[in-house]
Amino acid sequence: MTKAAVLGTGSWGTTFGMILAEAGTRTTLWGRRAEIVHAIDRDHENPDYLPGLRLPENLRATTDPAEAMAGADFVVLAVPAQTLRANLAAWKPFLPPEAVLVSLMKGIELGTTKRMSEVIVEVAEVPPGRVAVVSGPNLVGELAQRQPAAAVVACSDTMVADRFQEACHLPWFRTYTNPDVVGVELGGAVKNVIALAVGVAVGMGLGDNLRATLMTRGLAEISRLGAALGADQHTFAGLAGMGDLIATCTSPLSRNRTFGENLGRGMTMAEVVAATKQTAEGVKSCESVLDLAAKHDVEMPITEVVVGVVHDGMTPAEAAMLLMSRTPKPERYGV
Ligand SMILES: NC(=O)C1=CN([C@@H]2O[C@H](COP(=O)(O)OP(=O)(O)OC[C@H]3O[C@@H](n4cnc5c(N)ncnc54)[C@H](O)[C@@H]3O)[C@@H](O)[C@H]2O)C=CC1
Ligand SMILES: O=C(CO)COP(=O)(O)O
Repeated sequence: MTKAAVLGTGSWGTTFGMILAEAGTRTTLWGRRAEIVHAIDRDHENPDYLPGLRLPENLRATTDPAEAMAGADFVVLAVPAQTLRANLAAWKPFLPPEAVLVSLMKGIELGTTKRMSEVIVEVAEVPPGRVAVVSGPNLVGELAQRQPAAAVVACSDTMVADRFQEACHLPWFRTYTNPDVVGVELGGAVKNVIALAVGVAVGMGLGDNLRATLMTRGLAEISRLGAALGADQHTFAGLAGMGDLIATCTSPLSRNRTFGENLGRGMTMAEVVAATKQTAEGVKSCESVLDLAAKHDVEMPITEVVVGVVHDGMTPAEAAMLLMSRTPKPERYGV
């Protein structure tokens, strides 16, 4: 029987653990907080992150990373992106020698501007073909109710992608494989930044034309960065590109969009941070995305104003004015 460890008992780690367990994969979650781990293991619930959700009885949980990973074919990583490096360094001694590492995370590392799979290859010292990425329009609030959804399993080794696809495939959770790891990861990380921008616009009371414009021009930014990094442009028209962008930018369930909406309504950054209980990856990753773009000489004007509003005291009105007063140019440039 295939065995998986999921490291992280937040909303996505727990829900993905449920998906794996229901798909017939023997799954153990690792969490750092004993009370959550006990609630999952003993009472089959995670009241902090997923109140009301009944978890499968065969989904186990432990605070011991060695126990979680013992004999695992797949080690699934579901902690906040900026904590991955330190966590993985601590977990490295317990990684089974042949295990495939799977990233669920949607962020770019601050300082290094590395994608999550690059951090995994570097810290775990495994070849890229043993690292897979799962991404797509996967709002946990819906998946936890087992509402139908789809995602992409990306890995440069197509046989590894096929194996993981089988390990997490369910009648209500459909996965597609894709060898384009770069494109799939960029789609997931940058759409969070665009969702912040859309949220700000919604919070300001601006309308659907602007929302559609930000999403479309946001996709142009993702595509330009992807072209510079060697991604396959088709990926951005797929689930991990346009699909996730639509879900995150249009759903009130999105934490990134909600974060932006609160800023657009006039709340201060400190107030919004205090009101946000879960990880909104775009808040940190907007800076690393912009740094990555600068390294590759790629223009990302929406990302630039998101960094301005979130980190540099720019007002939402100034951000809107800056974007609308840019020099007129052809719709397609720089790709
Ligand atoms: N929730 C969602 O709808 C989706 C989330 N994702 C991605 O999955 C990743 C994880 O997000 P969520 O589970 O949603 O976040 P979350 O905020 O619900 O949970 C984060 C988990 O990480 C733990 N954690 C926080 N700091 C830590 C540290 N320093 N060391 C170890 N553990 C730590 C928390 O205790 C919690 O268990 C993010 O990159 C996110 O973008 C991807 C798809 C869907
Ligand atoms: O990645 C997600 C949906 O695919 C979740 O988006 P938020 O992190 O904005 O909630």
